[in-house]
Amino acid sequence: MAALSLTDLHAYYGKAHVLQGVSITVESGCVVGLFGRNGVGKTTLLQSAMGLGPRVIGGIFLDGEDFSGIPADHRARSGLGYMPQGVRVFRDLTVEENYRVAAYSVPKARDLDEIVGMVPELKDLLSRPAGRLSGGQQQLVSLMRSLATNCRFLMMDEPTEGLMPAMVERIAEVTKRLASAGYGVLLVEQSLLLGEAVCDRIHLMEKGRIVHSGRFDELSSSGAIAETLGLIH
Ligand SMILES: Nc1ncnc2c1ncn2[C@@H]1O[C@H](COP(=O)(O)OP(=O)(O)OP(=O)(O)O)[C@@H](O)[C@H]1O
Repeated sequence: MAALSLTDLHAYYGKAHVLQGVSITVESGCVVGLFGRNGVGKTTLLQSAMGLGPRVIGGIFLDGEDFSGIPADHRARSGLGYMPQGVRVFRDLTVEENYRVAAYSVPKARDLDEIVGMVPELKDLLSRPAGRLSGGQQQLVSLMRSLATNCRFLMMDEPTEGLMPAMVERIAEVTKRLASAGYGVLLVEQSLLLGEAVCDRIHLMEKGRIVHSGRFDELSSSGAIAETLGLIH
């Protein structure tokens, strides 16, 4: 069964028609990437699925449960996780305390040991203040906070923004591990490196519409990625 299914989504900020009929399906255990230039509506799509942000028309289903009109906190409790753009950690708290704050926000949190099993990079960081970690390590803490809410589907908005290539590779490994553990992942990215490394399928977006869909290698060799992202001069 499809984990996340977005059907014919339209989103409006006032009169601005920002999403114009977007449909995306992500199965459990799969990573689907969404790429496009700045301002085409990628973040708006994730926020719309989460029930944050603009006025939305269209279908939003998680494992068949209809989320249309359902508040964001209910969506989160029902298993939809969202890692917003930019690192969101409590800088003065330790990594473990960051986990606890997220865990207290839901009735049934995922066990810390289970999360460390999936993201072993966290093990040696637990007692360190989150604010003193590198950008990539903070991104893992941000991921830990999302996993603490016991989601089974994760939407990630540019998790590699500002990271060195070596750290992008670590994020790629972690994302693949999540998919192997059965998570569905919808990934908004600028990093083609990450897209190529982890995505089973990608969608290319222009002005609120999906203009190409397929495997990364197919859309790369056809020139669709370069054309949509403006990489051709
Ligand atoms: N809160 C808001 N109010 C009004 N317009 C908004 C709001 N947020 C975004 N927009 C507009 O909606 C459009 C899509 O923005 P969005 O942030 O979804 O794009 P994006 O593809 O995620 O871009 P980026 O890669 O820069 O994050 C843009 O034209 C943006 O200016």
